Amino acid sequence: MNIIDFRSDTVTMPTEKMREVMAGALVGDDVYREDPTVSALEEIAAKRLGKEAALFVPSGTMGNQIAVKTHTIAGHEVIVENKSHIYNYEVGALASICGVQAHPISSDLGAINPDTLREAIREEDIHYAETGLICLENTHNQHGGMAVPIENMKTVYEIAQENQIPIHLDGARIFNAATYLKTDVKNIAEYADSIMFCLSKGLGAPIGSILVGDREFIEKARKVRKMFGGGMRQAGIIAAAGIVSLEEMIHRLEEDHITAKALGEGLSEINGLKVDLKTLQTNIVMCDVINPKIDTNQLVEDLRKEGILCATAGVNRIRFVTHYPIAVGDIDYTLGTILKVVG
Ligand SMILES: Cc1ncc(COP(=O)(O)O)c(CN[C@H](C(=O)O)[C@H](C)O)c1O
Repeated sequence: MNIIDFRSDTVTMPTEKMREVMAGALVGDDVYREDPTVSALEEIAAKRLGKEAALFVPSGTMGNQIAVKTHTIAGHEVIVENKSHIYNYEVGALASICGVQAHPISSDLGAINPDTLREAIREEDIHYAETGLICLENTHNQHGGMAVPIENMKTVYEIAQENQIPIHLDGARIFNAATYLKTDVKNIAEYADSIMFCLSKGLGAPIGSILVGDREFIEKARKVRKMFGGGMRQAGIIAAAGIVSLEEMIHRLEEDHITAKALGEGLSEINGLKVDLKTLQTNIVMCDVINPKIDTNQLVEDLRKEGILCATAGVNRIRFVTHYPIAVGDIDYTLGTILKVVG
């Protein structure tokens, strides 16, 4: 059976090129800063995002939490967007590991309203926690992979600077945002003090993310990573794949956006399903099941039996994520299968 896995772009498998370079990677003990391949990856990543330094981390979650821990002190309040990954999908690490209080605010599809942000920033008062950090997400996963406009990020950054509060960007899919916005990723990264981005999603690496920022921040973050148990030894073996990601996989993200659009348009033609094509910008398709006779969980299970893997994303909603190597031909097969199952 033909299996097409839309559950997430985290399921991407390493390319043959990645496997080749992994096998031959030059390695050393990265805790002693002696792994030449990790150092090369960090240098490429920092340059690519226009920041002074970078840190290779095992996962996006760890990258986000290292950033929070590095920017804040226990008891700080961190402003987060209420549907963000950092607030909803990192197992309460903001509290349990970083010792900070989350202050969730709403957004317009990931874009933060300036007045909402100003209201959320704590003024000086003996009763109040201090706002220690503002966290953004671009593209925004639960808002269907929406790319937050750069104008909005600039406005938010200016408010943060007025209040001497740093911004961390969860840029797990920042290259998808840059692709959609048709801009260099540096033009997004300039409006955040630290950025985490994933090599292991649409960029296809088997493992890893990168945290970038100024040199002083990254040196502190490196120590926090060690405290978290994230210090790695001959990690050049996995970093080598990350270099291939940055050198060869960014340009093809547009293909994932094209296949997502084709899937979304096809799904919106199927009775009982609804896709808001206005919010379909990148590689995530949020499909609402609007026929009350269709049980969403049963539909996901029925599709699994037909080799189409996807996942629920809240009540009566299914998320499909396109990624390498899903191609347009797979979309036609997928739509035909869904039509058959939905009936
Ligand atoms: C915006 C964002 N930031 C961070 C992460 C965490 O990355 P990892 O810890 O999985 O490497 C994810 C992963 N997202 C995964 C997915 O979408 O399937 C799951 C939900 O964790 C993410 O979407």
